[in-house]
Amino acid sequence: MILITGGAGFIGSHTCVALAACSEPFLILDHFGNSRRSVLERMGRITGMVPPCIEGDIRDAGLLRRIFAQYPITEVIHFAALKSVGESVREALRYYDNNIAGTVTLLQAMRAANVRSMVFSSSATVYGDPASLPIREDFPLSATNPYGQTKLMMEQVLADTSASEPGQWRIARLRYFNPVGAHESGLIGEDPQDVPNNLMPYVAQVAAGQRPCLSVFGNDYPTPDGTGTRDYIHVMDLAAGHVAALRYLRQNMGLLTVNLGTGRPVSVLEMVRSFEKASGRPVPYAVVARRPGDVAQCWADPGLAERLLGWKAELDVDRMCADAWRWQNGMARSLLEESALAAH
Ligand SMILES: NC(=O)c1ccc[n+]([C@@H]2O[C@H](COP(=O)([O-])OP(=O)(O)OC[C@H]3O[C@@H](n4cnc5c(N)ncnc54)[C@H](O)[C@@H]3O)[C@@H](O)[C@H]2O)c1
Ligand SMILES: O=c1ccn([C@@H]2O[C@H](COP(=O)(O)OP(=O)(O)O[C@H]3O[C@H](CO)[C@H](O)[C@H](O)[C@H]3O)[C@@H](O)[C@H]2O)c(=O)[nH]1
Repeated sequence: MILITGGAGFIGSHTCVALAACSEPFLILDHFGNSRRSVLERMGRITGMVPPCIEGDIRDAGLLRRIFAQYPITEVIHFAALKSVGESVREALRYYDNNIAGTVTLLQAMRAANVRSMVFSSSATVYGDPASLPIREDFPLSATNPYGQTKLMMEQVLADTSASEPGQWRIARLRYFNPVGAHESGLIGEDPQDVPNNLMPYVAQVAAGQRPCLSVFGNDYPTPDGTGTRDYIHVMDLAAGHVAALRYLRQNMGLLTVNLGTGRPVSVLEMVRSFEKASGRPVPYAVVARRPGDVAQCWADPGLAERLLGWKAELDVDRMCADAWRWQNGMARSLLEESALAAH
């Protein structure tokens, strides 16, 4: 059985659906700090069974001990983390505590239970401002904010843990590029609890009429249309990458580090046009100043993942927008209305 920390979140919920589709048993551990309990029932509508879930915190060593004692856990996929760059600058200690202390507590509990296999959510943010493109796994690493720093530090914790007991650990550090989109059912998707920081959920809310206008952060970058480019990857492709990593670890001992991206850069304006096409709605935008800390361009060389895992992203940006729109215009809208009603 696979323990999925943060399995109720955006990437975790889609990965659980992918695992259920290949009959892999799993157990979710999530404290719902950045997700809704109702996601479990919606996942159940897709898979035919509400997934088993324990509500709790990865920093709770006693709870982890009980979980490892009670369930036949053999592997862990570790999504649980705080992920907002801006918030991490204002609340640095909260980020270090949740992400670093949480991961160390989890690894200690795994070791005590003799479970030494983990798939870990890292991020392209560990490459900082890349000197050249596309980005390969052996490029220099750096961080420009506490969130990125926690990802770098957790990657180090995992490397040192692996090295401390040679031949015993199986660890995959998956560096995601920009996960977007939603499950094709429209029942689960990215569900920001606040004003979205990221491009795709913001564009989706503008298309849905929930926000008047997108601010495009700069059009004077050295890119074909002047706006920033990113490697957007469909969340179901990303989910499939986790299944592939899990299978790789079952056959291979040691530490694996791979990019999960498409290898194709997409600009802000290309994303806007694709979303307009998918939704049939206009996405009004205004160009404003660059966002501090943004890099001009970021995209992956996904070749290593293809060679080692036999995995490759399949879904294009039009499909990412179509699926995100189905989610936004249906379930996400009604969840938002429910929250607004509950707040009154
Ligand atoms: N979404 C992205 O753009 C992106 C990009 C690169 C890497 N990542 C990483 O992928 C992982 C998943 O991201 P996501 O987008 O699904 O985020 P998310 O916030 O939707 O999901 C994270 C889940 O973990 C839970 N959680 C957080 N701290 C916890 C704790 N201490 N104990 C128990 N549960 C806890 C939250 O309630 C949430 O359900 C994170 O580690 C994130 O840093 C995300
Ligand atoms: O309202 C917005 C939001 C974003 N953008 C632009 O859209 C592009 C993508 O921005 P996102 O915020 O969606 O994604 P980032 O690549 O900037 O950041 C994300 O991916 C990084 C990895 O590369 C880190 O993981 C980070 O935590 C995560 O938020 C950038 O050019 C950004 O300037 C806008 O123009 N307007």
